[in-house]
Amino acid sequence: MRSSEVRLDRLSKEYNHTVAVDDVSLTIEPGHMVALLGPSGCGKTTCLRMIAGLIRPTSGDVFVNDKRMTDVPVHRRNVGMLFQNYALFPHLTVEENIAFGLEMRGISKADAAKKVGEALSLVQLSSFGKRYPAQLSGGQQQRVALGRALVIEPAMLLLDEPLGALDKGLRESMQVELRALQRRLGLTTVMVTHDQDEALTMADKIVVMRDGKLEQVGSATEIYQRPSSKFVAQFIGASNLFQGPVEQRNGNGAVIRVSPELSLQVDEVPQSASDVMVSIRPEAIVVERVGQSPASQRANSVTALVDQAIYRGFVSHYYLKTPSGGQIIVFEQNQSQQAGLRYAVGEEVVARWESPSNHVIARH
Ligand SMILES: Nc1ncnc2c1ncn2[C@@H]1O[C@H](COP(=O)(O)OP(=O)(O)OP(=O)(O)O)[C@@H](O)[C@H]1O
Repeated sequence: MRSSEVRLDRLSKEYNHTVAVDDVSLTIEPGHMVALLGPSGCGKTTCLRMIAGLIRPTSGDVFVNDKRMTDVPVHRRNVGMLFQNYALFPHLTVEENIAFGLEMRGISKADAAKKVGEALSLVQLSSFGKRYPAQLSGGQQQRVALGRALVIEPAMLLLDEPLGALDKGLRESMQVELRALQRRLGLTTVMVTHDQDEALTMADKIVVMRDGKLEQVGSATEIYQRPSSKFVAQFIGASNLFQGPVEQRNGNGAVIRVSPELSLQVDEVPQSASDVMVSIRPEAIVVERVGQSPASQRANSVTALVDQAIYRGFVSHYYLKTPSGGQIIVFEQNQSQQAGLRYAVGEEVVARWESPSNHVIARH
């Protein structure tokens, strides 16, 4: 299988007065798995369909290995596609379903049989070739659809919510399986999902979209640890967001005044910034009983009341209320011998964290 570089150059799509995709430029490296992630209606599917050739862009181009594909019809693009609704032919066996795309391409019966055998083995269904779709589980049917997408030896694989119809457990194991297969084949893949966990699990690169535009592009770690906007900080995982004026500068950093009881020490603040937004992930915050906390820590520390406490097995979630009414969310990992929650609703606690956990959000 070949690895292709896919490049979107100022791609836009308008429907009447709706701009579905707005001036999107993106390079997908050969062999990479990229996830287009974003809320409903942000333009993910439209983008994917333009790469496939199912929708013609209003402006801009799609290049594959530097070859302009914009005018090439879908059946000549050599893309493997897998959708949530995998639409197998019910009256054809697994083998016949997989062979279907090959027959359309005029491949001889002997060659087709060999390729179908290889595809069945790739998706671990070698002994299921003679069955009909109705005799398979949902996960097995989805693997047949994957086999059908791979049998044509595509230059790239396009996935639109491919695991959306599967229940949680199966979905998670298929995520790992699909990712392993994609890596093994080195197949350039673009996947649409609105599920952040799926994107974090599977993608080399995550493309967060909003209102038809790219909001942020980066690895899972970059997107999670250094969200570039308030939208990304809130869309990927949970975040505590605070905002306030620069109270005092110290070197490259500054003290940010959030409320009378809470100030933040931020290690790097742009010189021009006067009002700063900061995000702190809930797992970066430590909760302690009043009196246990080091009295010397002034910044990044606040006394608060436990407003809600939720035990979730390996983790507990605490929702704290600060004296001025602000909310702080804390995720605390539970120890194996721990007997339930460590803090009760109504208890007074101290929440504190280290300065490197304060991440400045460039775009509010
Ligand atoms: N054929 C169409 N005619 C008119 N508007 C359309 C058409 N297809 C999509 N749109 C609009 O374009 C925007 C982007 O749609 P798109 O399907 O790409 O979003 P999405 O991010 O994939 O959403 P979802 O997660 O709900 O599938 C939406 O506002 C949608 O209503």
